[in-house]
Amino acid sequence: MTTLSFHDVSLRYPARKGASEGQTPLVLDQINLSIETGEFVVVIGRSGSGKTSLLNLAAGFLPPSGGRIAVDGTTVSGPGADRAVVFQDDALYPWLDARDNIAFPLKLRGVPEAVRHTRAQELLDVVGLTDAGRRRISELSGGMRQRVGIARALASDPLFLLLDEPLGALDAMTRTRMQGFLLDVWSKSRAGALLITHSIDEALLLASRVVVLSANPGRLAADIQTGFAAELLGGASVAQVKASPLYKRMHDGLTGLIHSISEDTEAAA
Ligand SMILES: Nc1ncnc2c1ncn2[C@@H]1O[C@H](COP(=O)(O)OP(=O)(O)OP(=O)(O)O)[C@@H](O)[C@H]1O
Repeated sequence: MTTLSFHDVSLRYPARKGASEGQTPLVLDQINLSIETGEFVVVIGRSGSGKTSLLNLAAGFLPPSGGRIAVDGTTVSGPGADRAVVFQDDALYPWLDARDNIAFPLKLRGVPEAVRHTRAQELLDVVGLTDAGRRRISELSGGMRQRVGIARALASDPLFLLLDEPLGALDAMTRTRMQGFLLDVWSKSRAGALLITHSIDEALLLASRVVVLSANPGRLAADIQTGFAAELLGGASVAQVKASPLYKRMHDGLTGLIHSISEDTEAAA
């Protein structure tokens, strides 16, 4: 088991050139959070609470202003193949076909062409795009593109998948289908997942833990174990899970919590 951990992490973005003197606002404050391989942690919080910033810190795209982020005790000092990122806008290379997009991280690592094509085809199979490898990105639907993005992230066998609203741009039906797909792919990968979403349903259906961020500055307001994803992986349907009294209670509880945090923040502003 490997752990991705935040130790007393804080973040301020640097002041823009020409901005007046003084510190920029604190975006994240005293974040202590650990994610283990095999766990699916979903971060939820109102807009501007620092969710994407948190994910960018984990990815090594940003250095923390205070504290430290580590993978099994080794400080994260930049991006690494152990942590793969999937964004909302799939960020694929339009001049490459689906197979070569998926194989791209392997090409960067110098993996021979034949080996990377074999691995890319395996991943196309995993994400249900067996026959789409030679199709250009512009010929794929939104859901198919996100699956290519997820397959590309899996290509380097990461320890952690960092998912920034990967399903946010999809229509409701495709999104529901993709949630099931993501859960399935993740459970087979045994990676740790850190996913950001605005959707309480998505959080409850995918997470083994839901983390709630307050805003201004972003602090951990709650860290809640959930078991609905395990029920789905065990064969329950989304409708069955959502109909349970516990699901409704947790949904109401999270809605109330996020609402009350927003009111507190507005009152303090
Ligand atoms: N590159 C940046 N430079 C300066 N400030 C930034 C930068 N990126 C984000 N911020 C600020 O940091 C705060 C947190 O932003 P962030 O995007 O992390 O929040 P979020 O919870 O992901 O928001 P949303 O749900 O709307 O995507 C916001 O006040 C935002 O304006």
